Amino acid sequence: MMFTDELQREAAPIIDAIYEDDFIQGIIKGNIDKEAIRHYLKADHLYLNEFAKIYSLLIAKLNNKEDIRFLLDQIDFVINGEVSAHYTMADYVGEDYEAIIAGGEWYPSSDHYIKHMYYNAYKYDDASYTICAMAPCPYVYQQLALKIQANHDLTDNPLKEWVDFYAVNMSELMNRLNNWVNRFAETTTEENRDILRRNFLESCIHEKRFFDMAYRQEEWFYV
Ligand SMILES: Cc1ncc(CN)c(N)n1
Repeated sequence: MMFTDELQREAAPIIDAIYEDDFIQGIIKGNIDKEAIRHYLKADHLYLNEFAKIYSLLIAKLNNKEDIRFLLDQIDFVINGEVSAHYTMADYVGEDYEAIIAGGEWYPSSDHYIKHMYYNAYKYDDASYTICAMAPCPYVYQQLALKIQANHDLTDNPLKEWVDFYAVNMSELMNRLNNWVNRFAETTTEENRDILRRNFLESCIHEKRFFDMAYRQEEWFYV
């Protein structure tokens, strides 16, 4: 079994728990509180900006032109492609997207997640540490979307396009991320493999907390 197969097996219960949580169940029912979606969009557009910037930090760690081109395409996807999933949610809220995201912040849970990725990008020379912290971003959403599609008919659900967006084939992205990590994992120490494993699983937990954050409309200051 490849190292990343082990990571994905260990992440399965976390993804199952996210699926059962209020945010995803609200998406499935098509009646999630619009304030939760507004909060999610305010946080997520900033998260995705940072995600793209962290990809750019990884470019500096790579030498192969093909790998660099691939990351440039991923930056384009995160900045220009994924916004269409956000537009589906803005339509659900019934407000202009730019008006919704104005005044967004790194709320406590998204702040923690973003800094987890930056920490790895700055601390370690090898890109694998950061990739393990980033890979749950595409992986968890894809797994959730596939599970939703397998269990539910979303015809007439106003958030169907959001689910469909993430259910698309991500095998090229996941294969490339997995290959980078597996190549490094094969030659490094058990101690380093533990850091990689923890990075991946912690980011799966960050994904869970990010949805909860939006559902509860988490803020820094409650007084
Ligand atoms: C927090 C988060 N994680 C993952 C995704 C899906 N790329 C996202 N848009 N936002």
